Amino acid sequence: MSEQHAPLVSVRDLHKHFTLNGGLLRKGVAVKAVDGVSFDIQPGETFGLVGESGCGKSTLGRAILRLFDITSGEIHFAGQEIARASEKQLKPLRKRMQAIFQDPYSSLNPGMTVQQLVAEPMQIHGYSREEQRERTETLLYKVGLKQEHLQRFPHEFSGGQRQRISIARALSVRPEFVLCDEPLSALDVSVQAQVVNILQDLQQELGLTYLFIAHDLSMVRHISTRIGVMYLGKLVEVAPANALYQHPAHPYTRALLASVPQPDPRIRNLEQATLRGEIPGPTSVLPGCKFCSRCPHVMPVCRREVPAMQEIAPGHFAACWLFKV
Ligand SMILES: Nc1ncnc2c1ncn2[C@@H]1O[C@H](COP(=O)(O)OP(=O)(O)OP(=O)(O)O)[C@@H](O)[C@H]1O
Repeated sequence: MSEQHAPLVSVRDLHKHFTLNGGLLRKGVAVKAVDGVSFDIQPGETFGLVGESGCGKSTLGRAILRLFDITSGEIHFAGQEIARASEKQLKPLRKRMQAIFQDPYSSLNPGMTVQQLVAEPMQIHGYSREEQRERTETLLYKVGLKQEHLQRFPHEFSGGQRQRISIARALSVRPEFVLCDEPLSALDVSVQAQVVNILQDLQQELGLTYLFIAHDLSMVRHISTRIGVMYLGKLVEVAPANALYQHPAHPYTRALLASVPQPDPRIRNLEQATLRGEIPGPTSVLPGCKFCSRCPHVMPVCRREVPAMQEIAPGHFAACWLFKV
């Protein structure tokens, strides 16, 4: 799935299963949050990752950052295999991979000032006091906050301002790769565009690479270079952003698009009925395509075998028996 450059992030057959401990009937049962995902992220691009709540987007993003141990598979970052790297081996890479999360209310320590919050990652990674001070001021300016905000605490800011603080904090240690895990979802629509503009401006200026997670396609449309659509732990379609909107291939992608408000009512009605039917639970071990219980095009093979990802047009991949050649 790679294009012209060596990818910055490369994931192969990644699995992250959580073993449930609670309840007699569920004890020892595995939730396959990420169930065999492979894709690349090119330097400088924004890879949008979408799918309904619970499909495994956050788990995939956090697995790439190695915020926990994975079950199996490979993760390469800047050419280095990190899937099995120890915390000591990961330390020099940590500052190159940062994250911005959905809820800046809970991800910012309420007892720290803005200055302390932005400087803390630099302190951990051994920046001098002078560098910390200078860089904190520069970053605050870049995200549209002022010198006078430095000594204030998170509760004194609006949601959008708090997300700006999170961005400054994430960028303080000069990362190359930033996981943006639903950074807009907790914000008012009017503020979302401002945060997107800041992220895009900083990407241009600093050559950043983003993995941008959102639960619906409308949010990632304008920011993404390519988009991956995830369903119950698997990627079902990956395509350049425009191609995904203009020629969605997988019935699940078509259904997701149909649920995005469209100016043209004929487009909205296209596959609206698709997202009926039972969603298999995250611990389901049924064979075949996981979407078959909701798919309007289901065929006998779909219930027996998992379809592999296929290139159906240049750079456009789908995992669906409809496109099997
Ligand atoms: N620590 C955990 N222990 C057990 N199950 C978990 C754990 N973390 C996530 N899961 C399960 O893994 C699946 C994927 O969750 P995940 O949060 O990655 O999905 P998501 O697509 O990011 O959803 P959302 O948009 O709601 O955040 C879900 O079924 C979830 O309940």
